[in-house]
Amino acid sequence: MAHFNQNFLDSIERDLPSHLSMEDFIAYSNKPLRLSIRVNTLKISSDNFIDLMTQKGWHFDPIPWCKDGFWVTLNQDIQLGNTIEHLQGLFYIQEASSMLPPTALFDVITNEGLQNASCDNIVLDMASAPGSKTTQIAALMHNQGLLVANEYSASRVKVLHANVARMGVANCALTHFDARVFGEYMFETFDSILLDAPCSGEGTIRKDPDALKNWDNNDAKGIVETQKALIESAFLALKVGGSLVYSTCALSRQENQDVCHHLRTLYGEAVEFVSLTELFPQAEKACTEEGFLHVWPQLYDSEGFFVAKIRKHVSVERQLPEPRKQKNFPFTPAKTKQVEELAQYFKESFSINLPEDAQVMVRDLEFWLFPTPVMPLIGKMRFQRIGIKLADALKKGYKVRHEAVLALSSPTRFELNDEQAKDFLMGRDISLQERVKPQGEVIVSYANNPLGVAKHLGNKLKNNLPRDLVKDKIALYQ
Ligand SMILES: C[S@@+](CC[C@H](N)C(=O)[O-])C[C@H]1O[C@@H](n2cnc3c(N)ncnc32)[C@H](O)[C@@H]1O
Repeated sequence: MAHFNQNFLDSIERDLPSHLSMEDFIAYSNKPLRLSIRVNTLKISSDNFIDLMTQKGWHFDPIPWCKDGFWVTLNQDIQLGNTIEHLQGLFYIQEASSMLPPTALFDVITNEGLQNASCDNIVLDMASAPGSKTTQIAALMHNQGLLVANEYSASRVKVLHANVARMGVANCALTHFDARVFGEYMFETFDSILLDAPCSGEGTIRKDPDALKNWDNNDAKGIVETQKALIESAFLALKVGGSLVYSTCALSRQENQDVCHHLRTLYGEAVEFVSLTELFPQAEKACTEEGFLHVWPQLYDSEGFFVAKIRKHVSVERQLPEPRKQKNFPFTPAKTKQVEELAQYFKESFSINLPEDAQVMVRDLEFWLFPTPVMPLIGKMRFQRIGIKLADALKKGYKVRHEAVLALSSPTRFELNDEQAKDFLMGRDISLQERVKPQGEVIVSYANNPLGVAKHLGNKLKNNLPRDLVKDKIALYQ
């Protein structure tokens, strides 16, 4: 049972539109959330995923605003986060309304052909961790272009990276800043920006019944100042003609509409509020007079959410001079011969063709694959991690990296059954029934999707899963 206090209820009553009732708001806030997931189309199509999981007792109901999002019901009690398919990155457990902001961001571009435009699209996700929307955006970009994913909290950057790697994202560069700096360091650089702002989180009451126990209107004041500073920074970092989506899981006007109006007050006609009335069937039920989506829990039986889309019409004045370029970047482009040798190794060992539209970079003995559009941004700000690490050079040959195998698709795999896949993810070696000729490094897979790399020794597969990914529990379907 959710814990509300009277201050909170009074504030909701003030902001709730007249066609919605307080009784419904309270009733839905007390209802458990429906389980929802998003299929990771970087690894599997939604149709194939549905086929695969229907056999395991899943039932799918489409989420109207996300073509790869589904409410799911399972016919057994299983910890989804510990299933093999989850660890393989075939899906992300994501609340349905949290799938709205990326859909809103890319809607227009999709209609006009994102596939063509995406090769040099540069997108910023300003507050990214744990990465549900980052990985959704990467899938919408088909792993092309550049996605800069920023997160201020150091511990959350680690979680963000783990999710980006698990989902096979290759077009991402991670940064770790207070996102107020983007307007200065990356002035008018990005085609699209998502600001999924830190907020008081009132919309998440269905996940956490205690979230609002000590709610106080004054708590939001500091957050609102941050939200205003962040939206200003986002607008400065946005190219002319570009789109910005501002979202929160807060319910009050203060943290939502007022923050968007603050931007319009500052920049006037340069700011267009783009109506989201037609984003999906029945979107108008949630639309405010400005065309923002204000999702109350009872509207679509989901968490509460707010989404505003803003387009930038004209250039605005820079507030601070461009900072000096930073030097001492530790990577250099690989030489042609190095690229050829590495490409040959990937081709011969795993039948993987290295993408030609990305840049192979070297740091000491490490080989990385950077998304090409990041190159002009290097030196403008410090990146925590760019693209994917491909391989380490050894005295003789290379050693492939786990994240490369998860991000680059390969037609040749060594298929494991349920128990073997479980053992592999628990860090164990796998004995083979018959002794055969050793095959060296092989990609092991489950349901035809990669799990990682093993060394085929003839009578067993030696486990090469990175230690930090080894699990002590794997959930198998009965
Ligand atoms: C609502 S959460 C983001 C959720 C994320 N977009 C997702 O979909 O998984 C807001 C995030 O903003 C981060 N944050 C807080 N203050 C920030 C700031 N000044 N700059 C950048 N990120 C910030 C928080 O640590 C938190 O991870």
